[in-house]
Amino acid sequence: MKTLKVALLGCGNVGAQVARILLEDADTLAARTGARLELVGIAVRNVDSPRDVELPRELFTTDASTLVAGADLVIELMGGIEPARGLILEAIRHGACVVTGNKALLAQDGPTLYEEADKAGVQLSYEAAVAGAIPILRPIRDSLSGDRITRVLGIVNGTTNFILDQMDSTGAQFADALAEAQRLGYAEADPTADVEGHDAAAKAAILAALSFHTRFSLADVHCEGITKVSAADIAAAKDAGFVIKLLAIAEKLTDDDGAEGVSVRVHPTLLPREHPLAAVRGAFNAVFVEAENAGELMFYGQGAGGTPTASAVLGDLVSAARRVVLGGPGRTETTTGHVPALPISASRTSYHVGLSVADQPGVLARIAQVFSDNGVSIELFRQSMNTDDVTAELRIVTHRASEASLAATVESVSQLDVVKDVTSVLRVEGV
Ligand SMILES: NC(=O)c1ccc[n+]([C@@H]2O[C@H](COP(=O)([O-])OP(=O)(O)OC[C@H]3O[C@@H](n4cnc5c(N)ncnc54)[C@H](O)[C@@H]3O)[C@@H](O)[C@H]2O)c1
Ligand SMILES: N[C@@H](CCO)C(=O)O
Ligand code: NA
Repeated sequence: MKTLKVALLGCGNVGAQVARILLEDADTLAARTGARLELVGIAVRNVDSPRDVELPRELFTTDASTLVAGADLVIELMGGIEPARGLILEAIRHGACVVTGNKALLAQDGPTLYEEADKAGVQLSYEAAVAGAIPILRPIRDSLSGDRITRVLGIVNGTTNFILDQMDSTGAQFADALAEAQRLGYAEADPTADVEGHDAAAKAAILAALSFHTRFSLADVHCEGITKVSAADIAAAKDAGFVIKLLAIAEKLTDDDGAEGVSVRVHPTLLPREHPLAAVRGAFNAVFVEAENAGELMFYGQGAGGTPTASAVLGDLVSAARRVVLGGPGRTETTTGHVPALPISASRTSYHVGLSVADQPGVLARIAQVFSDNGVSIELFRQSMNTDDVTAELRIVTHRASEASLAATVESVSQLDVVKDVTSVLRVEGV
């Protein structure tokens, strides 16, 4: 049986588990692959650092470049842009297939890597980069390649889903839910990448590119995090039958002239509590895909964690190794879609608008008139009296409207003398 040399770059949460599985399951992996996958070395910064998994000391090296040069298959799990990017390019250029989980690198400079992999005829796989263990990229790229995807809605960041779920189930404020997420080890000491939506935005760019056969990068993604979501927003949403989730959305839109474009965005979103994504609790991830022929599909599971994420890495490794054993061209994405990324002003969603208003005759009519003047149709309307007996809280859910019309509506409504405050403006999906 043929032996393929595997180089592992990085031995942190995910890398250590990948090394363990490669050693423990060597016979099974050989049977599935048709070649022995020999772990020839693990590149780390410090050979003597303590690790989660006990691994033979002779495997460790600080010379990543030499390790890459002698490998048939390279697994990059260092994270960050450099040296990961340079090492992946070195690997590709000498003909090795590469597996990575590095969404930050792919969202920033994926096109360079994909082009180099194409030129070299090697496979570059990255199932771990989006929603960890959940098989979602290969289903989109392979299983759905005979269909046309119209929309993808993903809960692709476990930390923010945990925080929003805590707020929803306990009434906690954002800061307290974040502290709990940090205490339990979901959120990092510096939670910026998660709570500001940057991690989800990188994953949105990758999902959009595969779904719409066009290269998108982070710059194409409109991104809003969850730091401004208040306990009051959650309570109002709950009251109206919604849950707030941070969604990564990629959808194809056609304008009035028939021109197609893709809206790629990440923002807190209201979902009806009966929507399948509303049932995704805690730190779990899920991706909801709508395709012309398949209809609605949902992929659910663990979006992070060393061992679950290692499962996705090993799946990619076996796939790449089979290709090396059997021959044939690298399995890459097609990029023949050529649909432009649309600005957020072109997106169309439903909105939830919260208003504090004076409780007097004619108020509802004047507010409804402003919505109507801007071409924004109202789907749902609720009013509750405040204890002061002179103001009321209005919650309005609109039909789909353009971001621009909604912004104009909110601006005009806020100018009405009877409107004390616009308490919230949140996007709604799934209605
Ligand atoms: N942890 C997860 O749950 C998860 C899920 C999906 C994807 N990912 C992605 O997988 C990758 C790895 O994540 P992780 O959680 O294992 O990270 P980690 O920080 O735990 O591990 C990174 C490892 O790479 C090593 N490293 C970093 N720079 C290096 C360098 N210059 N030379 C040699 N070694 C270097 C570090 O010493 C460490 O051992 C990242 O790209 C991450 O985004 C992680
Ligand atoms: N920080 C990410 C981990 C995997 O990308 C999350 O919370 O889901
Ligand atoms: Na995945």
